[in-house]
Amino acid sequence: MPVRINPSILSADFVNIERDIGRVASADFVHVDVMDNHFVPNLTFGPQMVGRIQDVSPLPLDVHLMIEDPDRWAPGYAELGAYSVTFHAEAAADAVGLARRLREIGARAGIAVKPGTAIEPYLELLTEFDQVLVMTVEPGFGGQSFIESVMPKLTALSAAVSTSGLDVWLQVDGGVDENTIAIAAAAGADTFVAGSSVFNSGDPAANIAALRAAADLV
Ligand SMILES: O=C(CO)[C@H](O)[C@H](O)COP(=O)(O)O
Ligand SMILES: [Fe+2]
Repeated sequence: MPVRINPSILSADFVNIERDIGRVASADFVHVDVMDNHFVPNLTFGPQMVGRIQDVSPLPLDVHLMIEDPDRWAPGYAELGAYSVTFHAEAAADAVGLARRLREIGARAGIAVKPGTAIEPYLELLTEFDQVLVMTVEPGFGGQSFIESVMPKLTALSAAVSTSGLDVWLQVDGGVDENTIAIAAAAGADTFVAGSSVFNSGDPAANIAALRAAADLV
């Protein structure tokens, strides 16, 4: 199984983002959390900042939009060159239409669900998305504990992806560390976002290697 490790720069030093991205160059993608203080009670940055991160990053960007009205704003992130743009199912007016627009622009289209949002409606729509992000914390903040009770959503997604034969990546985000990554991998996740467990202690490159090894064991 391919394992993708996407460090979240929510846990980076915001005045040294370029330096901190350099420290995670052994990862697969840089996960960029855009928060608007409306969809979630926190505020990070918008397209101008993400555009600069795109300019300096040696890794492609995996943009996670925790914003209201993604139908209006998400295409702009695809236009600035993000590799993948993931918007929340709870916020989109026309999730399928938006995903099609993102693909037309050239980005991978992702849909995210909060812990309390059912996955069943999206199992029928897998042809429309390149990745599905199952939140394992309530979106908004780094450093929270992994919610294991959402794992059945990954099991259901994994079965649906296998049946369909599609190459849809299954991502988890929130509370992913050396222990919880194995739980998520066993449930079917292949793409792992990690903020605090990569940046907050020790050496980020060693932390990435440890996460990769723990997911690979599954
Ligand atoms: O989307 C997010 C929060 O809404 C972040 O990507 C996530 O929290 C990563 O941080 P950590 O690994 O510390 O939980
Ligand atoms: Fe995220």
